[in-house]
Amino acid sequence: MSKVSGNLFVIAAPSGAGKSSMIDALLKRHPQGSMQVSVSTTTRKPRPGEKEGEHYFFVDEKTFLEQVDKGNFYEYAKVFDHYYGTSRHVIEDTLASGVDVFLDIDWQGTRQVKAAYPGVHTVFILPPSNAELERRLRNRGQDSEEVIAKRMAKAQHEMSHYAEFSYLIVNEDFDKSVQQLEHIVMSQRLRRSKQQIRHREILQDLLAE
Ligand SMILES: Nc1nc2c(ncn2[C@@H]2O[C@H](COP(=O)(O)OP(=O)(O)O)[C@@H](O)[C@H]2O)c(=O)[nH]1
Ligand SMILES: Nc1ncnc2c1ncn2[C@@H]1O[C@H](COP(=O)(O)OP(=O)(O)O)[C@@H](O)[C@H]1O
Repeated sequence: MSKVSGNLFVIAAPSGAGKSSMIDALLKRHPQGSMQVSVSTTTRKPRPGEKEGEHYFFVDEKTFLEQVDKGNFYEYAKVFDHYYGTSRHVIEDTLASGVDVFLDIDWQGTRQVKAAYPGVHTVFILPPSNAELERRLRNRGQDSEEVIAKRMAKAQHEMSHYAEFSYLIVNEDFDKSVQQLEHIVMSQRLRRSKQQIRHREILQDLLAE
């Protein structure tokens, strides 16, 4: 009987709502490697402190579009004037090895993943208010005022897609939000392994007859 495959989760949010911090905190609580974030490929320039292969694979537009033509992306989209894409083989190999995979992608990519993989679990993270979202973007200290204004405008559009997601988390109290995310991930894992055990029992009976 084949190994239980991992679950696929999309974790989306308007920029600055806290999804990267929440995913990092969740991974720290599960250091044994049972869950992993997919590292996307992007044409945007690295921010200070961002590392190749850890935060993103940074490529130029020509290289990105060549990879699109080769069918290397599970999904891809243009967000804030730059391309972003999820590597197909990373997703497929990681799930097959039994590890849960988190995709930190936008609503456009989420639509593509839902079409390709109907079993995906989709989570949308909301800030408690627009004022708090702006405060977090500013406190992060990584973007210019012009970029912050652009992200705030884009956030309205991103949030208008909330109903396309199966779970919503309002990230007000950080620890509580991480707990909610953990609950979603762990309950899906339990559900999948119970389902697999049941399938095994049925198959054993069927094949023994
Ligand atoms: N569709 C898609 N969106 C992505 C991917 N990687 C990142 N994004 C989204 O692109 C947007 C901008 O990401 P980024 O430039 O890192 O800014 P941040 O959200 O402020 O950290 C976010 O909404 C991400 O979720 C990807 O592989 N595919
Ligand atoms: N619940 C929270 N309360 C206060 N600040 C938060 C909370 N969650 C995240 N932050 C802060 O908000 C900023 C944006 O978070 P980040 O994880 O980078 O967002 P995203 O990945 O969604 O763009 C960071 O400085 C982070 O420490």
